[in-house]
Amino acid sequence: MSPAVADTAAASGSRDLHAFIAGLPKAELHVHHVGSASPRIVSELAARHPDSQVPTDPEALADYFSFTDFAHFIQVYLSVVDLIRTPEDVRLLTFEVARDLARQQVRYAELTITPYSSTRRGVEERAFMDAIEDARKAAEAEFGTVLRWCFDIPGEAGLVSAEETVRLATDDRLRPEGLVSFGLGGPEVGVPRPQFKPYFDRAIAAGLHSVPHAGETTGPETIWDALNELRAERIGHGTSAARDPKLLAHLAERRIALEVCPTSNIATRAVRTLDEHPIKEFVRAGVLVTVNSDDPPMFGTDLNTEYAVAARLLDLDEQGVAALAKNAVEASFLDEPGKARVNAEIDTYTSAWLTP
Ligand SMILES: Nc1ncnc2c1ncn2[C@@H]1O[C@H](CCC(=O)c2cccc(C(=O)O)c2)[C@@H](O)[C@H]1O
Ligand SMILES: [Zn+2]
Repeated sequence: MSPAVADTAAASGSRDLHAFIAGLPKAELHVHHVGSASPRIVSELAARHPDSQVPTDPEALADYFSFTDFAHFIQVYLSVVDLIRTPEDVRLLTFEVARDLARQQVRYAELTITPYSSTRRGVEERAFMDAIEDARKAAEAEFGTVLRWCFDIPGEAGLVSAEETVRLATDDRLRPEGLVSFGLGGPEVGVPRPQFKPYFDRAIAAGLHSVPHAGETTGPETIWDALNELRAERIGHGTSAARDPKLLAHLAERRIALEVCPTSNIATRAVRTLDEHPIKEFVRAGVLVTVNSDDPPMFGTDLNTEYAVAARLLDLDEQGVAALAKNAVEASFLDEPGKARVNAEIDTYTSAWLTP
């Protein structure tokens, strides 16, 4: 733990949970590459590409990032994807996302990247991989934050995108060193999960972990499909699991983590209000709950805010919040020494904070 953080923890007389969360070492498992582009980065990229409809002014951008429904969110998301046109854009975005994570004391993050969306827009695939790997290594050297990649299929783009994504994820000449998992994003309505089984089988055979989105905008049957057909080890969102007690019991018994993103669910209208969010049901059922930000700047949030939201909804004190952080470490694909390291940082920070 850096001296500055130790000072904050030890010196602070404040019992303010927000201050505790701000300094707490964390791991993040469900956060998107392009979706994490800060207003500063997006406006800088928009200025480079005047033909884009994305506002260059951060104020206007905040309005631009308000969504009427999930389909509208995807439309806005893709307009930002269109700004990422060169390997330098990719590198800049990736390094700046790592800086923002490090600022929140994120020690480890699994960043979801959709390579198909960039390569089909003309970013050369080898240069794309070099750009993200270069940024990953620079970020680890400069911030100490360990990044790993999840490559996900943009499901609505169909089996062509699935084939391209699994090729990029399993071709030894292309596959980046930091790649640990394989996912499935985009709209769920009209995009049944079973069709992607052959692609997940190939990814799993290549040693990647399966982490599809499911149950974000559709019912529990999508989550069952993700488990049974795609062999999911974690579920992105899993919001509708609360409607199926058998599914909750299954997730709890198999210790299959849910990557819960509270504010995302409100912003995309998947859940009406935070007080109606099913995170409490998940905890009550004994499910392994992790807290994540999904696309933080687009949803006007960040990881620390999501921890504060979870603490309020679950009525947690510092120990409870620290336990949430350790859930993410447990559910991560970090190696055992890495997990032990982050858990030790969480314990040291928490006991320093609680020692009068
Ligand atoms: N909360 C979320 N829930 C689900 N996904 C989320 C969430 N946040 C971010 N994403 C990302 O949104 C993208 C969606 C991309 C997409 O739908 C699409 C459709 C048609 C063509 C193309 C293309 O590129 O040609 C792309 C995915 O990459 C996914 O990783
Ligand atoms: Zn997501």
